Amino acid sequence: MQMDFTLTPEPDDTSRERGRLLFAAPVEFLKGVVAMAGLPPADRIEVCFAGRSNVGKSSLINALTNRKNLARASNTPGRTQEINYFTTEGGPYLVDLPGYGFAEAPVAVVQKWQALLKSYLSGRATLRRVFVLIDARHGVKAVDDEILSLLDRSAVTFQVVLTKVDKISQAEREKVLMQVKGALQKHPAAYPELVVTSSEKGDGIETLRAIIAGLA
Ligand SMILES: Nc1nc2c(ncn2[C@@H]2O[C@H](COP(=O)(O)OP(=O)(O)OP(=O)(O)O)[C@@H](O)[C@H]2O)c(=O)[nH]1
Repeated sequence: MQMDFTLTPEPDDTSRERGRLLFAAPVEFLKGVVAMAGLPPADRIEVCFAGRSNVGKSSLINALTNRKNLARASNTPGRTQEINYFTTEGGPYLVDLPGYGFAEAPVAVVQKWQALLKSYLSGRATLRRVFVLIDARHGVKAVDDEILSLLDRSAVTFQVVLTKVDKISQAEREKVLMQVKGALQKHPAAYPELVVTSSEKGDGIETLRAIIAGLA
């Protein structure tokens, strides 16, 4: 059966305000986790952010949280292998997963990351949604597809967030959306609405805030 993927509609005033309020309060770094035993108590829901190295994940988290340098943009892609937890006031944990798919990362590092990711995704009952970031210039790559399959197997809903949309034309945007929608057809855990963002220009940031506030 064909799934009908669409863009997330603009939030209504109430949802927008909820999103604004959630992120008006300071978001703080809680801890970096390298093993399941280090996860904070599962006392609230959480959402996490995943994506290939350099997809613009740190920039997106910084834009969402109105902070310049909350999520440290790592200079050595693939090096930071921690799951970083951030707290919102009265809302979910924001969880920043290490970037994947960096070709030059040592095999041992990749394997360790995959093992931790698997345990995290299948073992965290409070994980409500995974935002999978996809670079609007590149669309869904094989390495993204592997992660999406892992999410399918873990039965965790994921929502695709296109990043850096300011870098492409309207025509390219239509093209990449087609590619992404096609790639998502075989992923039952995909949420049917996509979000198109630019951390640089602010596109989609309020929408994403409203989505996160709506899950809380
Ligand atoms: N034009 C444009 N550039 C962006 C945008 N978001 C991120 N970038 C740039 O893309 C590069 C990577 O962004 P980061 O936010 O560091 O990416 P990351 O996914 O956190 O990277 P890793 O730490 O390697 O996992 C940086 O040079 C950013 O300035 C965007 O919305 N528009």
